[in-house]
Amino acid sequence: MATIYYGPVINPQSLTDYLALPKCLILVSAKGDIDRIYEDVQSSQLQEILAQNGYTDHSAFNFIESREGEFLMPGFIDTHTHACQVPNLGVGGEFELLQWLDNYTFPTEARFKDAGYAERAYPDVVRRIVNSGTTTCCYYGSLHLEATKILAKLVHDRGQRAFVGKCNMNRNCPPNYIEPSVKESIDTTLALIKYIEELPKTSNSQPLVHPILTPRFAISCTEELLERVSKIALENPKLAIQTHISENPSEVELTKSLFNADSYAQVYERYHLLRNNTILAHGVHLTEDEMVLIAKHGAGVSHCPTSNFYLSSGMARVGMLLDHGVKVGLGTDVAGGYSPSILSTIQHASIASKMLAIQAAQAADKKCNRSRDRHRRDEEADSEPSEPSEPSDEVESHSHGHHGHHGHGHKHHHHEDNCDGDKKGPGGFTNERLSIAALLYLATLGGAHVCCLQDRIGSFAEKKAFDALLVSVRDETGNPGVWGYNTARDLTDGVTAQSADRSMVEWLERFLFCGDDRNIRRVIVQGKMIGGQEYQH
Ligand SMILES: O=c1[nH]c(=O)c2nc[nH]c2[nH]1
Repeated sequence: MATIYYGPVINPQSLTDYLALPKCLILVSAKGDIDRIYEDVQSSQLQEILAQNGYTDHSAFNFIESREGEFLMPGFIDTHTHACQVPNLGVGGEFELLQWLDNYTFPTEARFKDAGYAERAYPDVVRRIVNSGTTTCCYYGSLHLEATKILAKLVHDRGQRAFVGKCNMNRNCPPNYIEPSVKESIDTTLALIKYIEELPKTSNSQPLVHPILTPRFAISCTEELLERVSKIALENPKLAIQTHISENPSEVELTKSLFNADSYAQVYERYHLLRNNTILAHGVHLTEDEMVLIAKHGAGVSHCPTSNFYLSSGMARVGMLLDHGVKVGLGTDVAGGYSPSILSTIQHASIASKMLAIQAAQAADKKCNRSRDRHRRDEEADSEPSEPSEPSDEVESHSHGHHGHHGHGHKHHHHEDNCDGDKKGPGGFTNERLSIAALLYLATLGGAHVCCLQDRIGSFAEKKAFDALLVSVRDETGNPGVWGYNTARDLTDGVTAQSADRSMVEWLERFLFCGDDRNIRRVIVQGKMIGGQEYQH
């Protein structure tokens, strides 16, 4: 049955713009695609517009009208998470990546050898991720075929849009959690691809769940294994690829030495694993040359700031990636990340961008002061007998610059040019805070681009799938962190005391920064409710 939605809608447009439409009408077909969008419809016009579109018999369609304090927005796209690490949420954060893998992650993933455990654990995993508002998810399973089939089937049956892959890993892993041979790794990979491709299609005969090649990371794959994965990739250009890149300094060094390569990205390029449907998780320590290489191949980066903070990996230079033309989406990276919700990722992406902006401003200040001091000393030296000068730390300043700490934040817009504090890329994102529009974009349309699904999802547009969240920031949701919409409390003389309560822009911000699953009434994929507070299990 078709469904008609009427009320406030948030619609991402670009990194700098989104629409907040208080009276939007969206007509969704029985197949779950968006037929028509009317951006501004007064309630007095409703019947006429519905009739024009053939909706006269009210028993033949659902009509859902949002109330004040509620809005529709596109569903979140999680471009990187590990389903088999959900049991580890919130533990192990005292380690850095390589020790964390050995001490926490590999032992937990090893349990999925037991298909019975996968049967018991994965339903909880999928339920939590769906109820967090993730309508599309890029899942890493463990290295096990059976467990990963169970995951794919559960995701499919639930109706979530997803990519599901099993890890390829045949070295630098513990004896009880390693693939015994290249052949086994490749055979099980091909078997999973076939299994997923044969799952029934959706109502519009397109698949919701896609297979994805998942060479875990370069360190865990021998050259022979990467060659064989590469062969599968070359034979299947539409097959997506996911892996990790440049998350942690020790990981970067080990990768370069194992593969005798100048850079991490070069290793993946060598094996033809950089292409437009490749998702590279983390990218914290990418050099600008690697960013250029990644952009040249059209690959995307999954920004995982919760994990990057939790495992002390660092802060990815998202603004610089964007300025280099790299596609960027967000990833929860459970359980390097300790939350299955993209809302947490949004909050940490915001904080990371502010930290980078602050550091850049401080570096620019320092450099500016030094150049002013030097100038003053030169002037004094001209007028006085010469003194030994202090050693210059220009070199230190440059190496900071290499790590993206050039430039400055907003408060330094008036710096003089000779302080070199204004190094920004063409898009102006380098070293700048991510705006609400940018955060929203990364969590939705940016993620869709990373998944090469931008023609289907990520925003509301005619002919796209209706993948959406019905959000509520009304007080009755029970989330104490949200100062919710409540006319009984805030209405004075016929208007809300805080006009903020009526502003959709602020509803959105409150949700992004203070919301949780209590604020998500419905999670909708391809027009069908698959989760949220109103979902009947
Ligand atoms: O955050 C991460 N989580 C993982 O499971 C992993 N494996 C390789 N590199 C990784 N990074």
